[in-house]
Amino acid sequence: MAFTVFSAPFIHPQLHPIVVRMTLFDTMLFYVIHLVDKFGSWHRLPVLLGLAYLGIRRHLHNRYNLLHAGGVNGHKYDTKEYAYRTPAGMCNHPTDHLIGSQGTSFGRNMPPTALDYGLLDPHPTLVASKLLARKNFKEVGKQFNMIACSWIQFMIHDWIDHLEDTEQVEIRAPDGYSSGCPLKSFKFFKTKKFKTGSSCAKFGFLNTRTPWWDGSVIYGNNEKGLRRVRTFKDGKLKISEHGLLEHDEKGIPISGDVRNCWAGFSLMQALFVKEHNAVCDVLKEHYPDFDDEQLYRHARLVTSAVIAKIHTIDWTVELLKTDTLLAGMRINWYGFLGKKFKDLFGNICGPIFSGLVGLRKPIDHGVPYSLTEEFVSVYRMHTMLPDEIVLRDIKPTGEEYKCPPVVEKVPMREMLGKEGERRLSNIGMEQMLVSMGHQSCGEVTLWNYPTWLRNLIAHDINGEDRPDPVDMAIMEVYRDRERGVARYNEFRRNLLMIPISKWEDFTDDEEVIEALKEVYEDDVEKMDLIVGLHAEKKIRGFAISETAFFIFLVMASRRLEADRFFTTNFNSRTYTDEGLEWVNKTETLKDVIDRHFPEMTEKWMRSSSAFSVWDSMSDSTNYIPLYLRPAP
Ligand code: HEM
Repeated sequence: MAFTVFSAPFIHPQLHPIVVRMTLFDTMLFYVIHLVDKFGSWHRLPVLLGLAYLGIRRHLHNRYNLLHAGGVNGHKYDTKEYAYRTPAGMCNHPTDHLIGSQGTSFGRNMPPTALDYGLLDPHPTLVASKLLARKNFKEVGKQFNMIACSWIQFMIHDWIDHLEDTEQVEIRAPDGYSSGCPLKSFKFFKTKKFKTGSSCAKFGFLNTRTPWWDGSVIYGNNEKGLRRVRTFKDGKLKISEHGLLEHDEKGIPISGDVRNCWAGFSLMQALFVKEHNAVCDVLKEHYPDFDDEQLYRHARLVTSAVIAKIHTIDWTVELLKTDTLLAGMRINWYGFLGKKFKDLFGNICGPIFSGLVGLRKPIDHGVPYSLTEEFVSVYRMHTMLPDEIVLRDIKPTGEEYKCPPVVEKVPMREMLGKEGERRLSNIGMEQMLVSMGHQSCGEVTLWNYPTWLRNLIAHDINGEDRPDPVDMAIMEVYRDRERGVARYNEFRRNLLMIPISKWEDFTDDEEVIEALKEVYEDDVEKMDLIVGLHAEKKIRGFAISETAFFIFLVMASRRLEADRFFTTNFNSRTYTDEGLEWVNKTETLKDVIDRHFPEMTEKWMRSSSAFSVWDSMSDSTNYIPLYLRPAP
């Protein structure tokens, strides 16, 4: 039953018509979160109430913010025959073999923009130079380090990449603005567009990667990619004798995704190749009858689950460092009743009490699984990248921890592509890990877009340098517009958030307001999404905006609950007893590092998580049980 809320007195007048389509029950739930939003207070609530708010929000987003953008017409298949992750992501959805496979369409969290601003309104050059370009590098502080920054690129390359068109666009800086731009003009390929035949979105775009959390960043996206990385012996993947990625005759790394790689990203790939190979060793020891293929398939399941788990209960917890999110992320994996209960009884109480992992059936909320355009846009976080990598001396200095001294600062440019690979092989994995562990990454904020990314030789899909440079800051503004992603205020309305009506609603920073007015005048609707996400005042403990977080809230859960290998098939029959045990006993990235470098964290890491700066003190013990913690 639809319920009209036009006359509801305390609803913000500009809220999106999504609310008009809601059932009576959902409308009541919406009133609850809207009221809390009016006081700007969900993150100030005690943990249990904060969780209730997020639970309601996620429920509403699952119902009203998942849109299928067309395509996918696979057939039924026997799931028992496919108890493993296939090369191109096929045969994961229980009844349609194509859903989530390579080359399927991005979905949407909301309809394409209904506003008709032009692609060049205001000129992306102006947006980039007045609002994004880095003035002085701003660090995020001790919360997040360069391993965390490399990690998220490692994940992005597991999940998403848009198929390009063969036609190019040229962007030219208009007269008067060129002084703020390293490139006066540059060309790049359009995103390939197709007609969807869907009423939700008339056009759509294709994902060249498999959107499942399947480790494709190390295994590749199809049969050809997989053959490139496998040794075909004991299930293992190729890795050099120094523990770094191998390279082909052109110097391009041999890995699942080699596009726009740099030393930090390549290091994450190598670490998880080592992890995969270590899983193969254990499986071979326990199951001597397994052949190469069986070892490979089981080790891939285990390694992908380890990656997903670290992202859920380690990386995200550091990104959104509050008690409520610590509880929320652990509930996603283990459920409200916690790890001990789940270890003893399994997932017997459903998603809330026993977690999303191990559910009896995958849940897609009636919308075929894909990642979405809006998900891509909120992950535009290139501001995390610094100008240089600070290398540290890791020669032992004694028993007591001492912050390792700086030996060299290497410009990021020299850490990219083939040159970066050469650099990394001289540095070695251990020094690079410890160095990145000790370096903060950049803050996701205005005026922090790396200058070196504004004159970048990007890679093609094979990891080869493109002939001409691009300005990434300008391109990112253009990309969101080209793909019809809503601008910031419309985006908030569609996400059931309170939109802004004047610049002062948004920030009290005079300098920001002045720059926004210079670019968008008084039209708050025109503000680009990337600008709003970077300018928004952050919740204490959050390294990203609240608006971006609400997309994560729905999509992070979806990546787990829609996947057969995290639900129906997350069991010892599919993973083996040893495999499942491996996933269950790995909780953090520190556990993985300890496995491969037994002395490293003992010697060099004081922080609680491998994703926060290693010389920071570990989190202090809080004796109040997590769920009973009061308002912060
Ligand atoms: C040295 C490091 C990096 C380089 C050289 C790099 C370069 C690039 C390039 C060239 C693109 C394609 C742009 C386009 O054609 O639209 C891209 C896309 C993207 N990058 Fe990065 N990137 C790096 C690190 C990161 C990091 C740390 C993040 C953090 C979240 C990130 C997130 C993204 C996202 C979300 C996209 C959009 C993908 C899509 O359109 O499908 N990148 N990057």
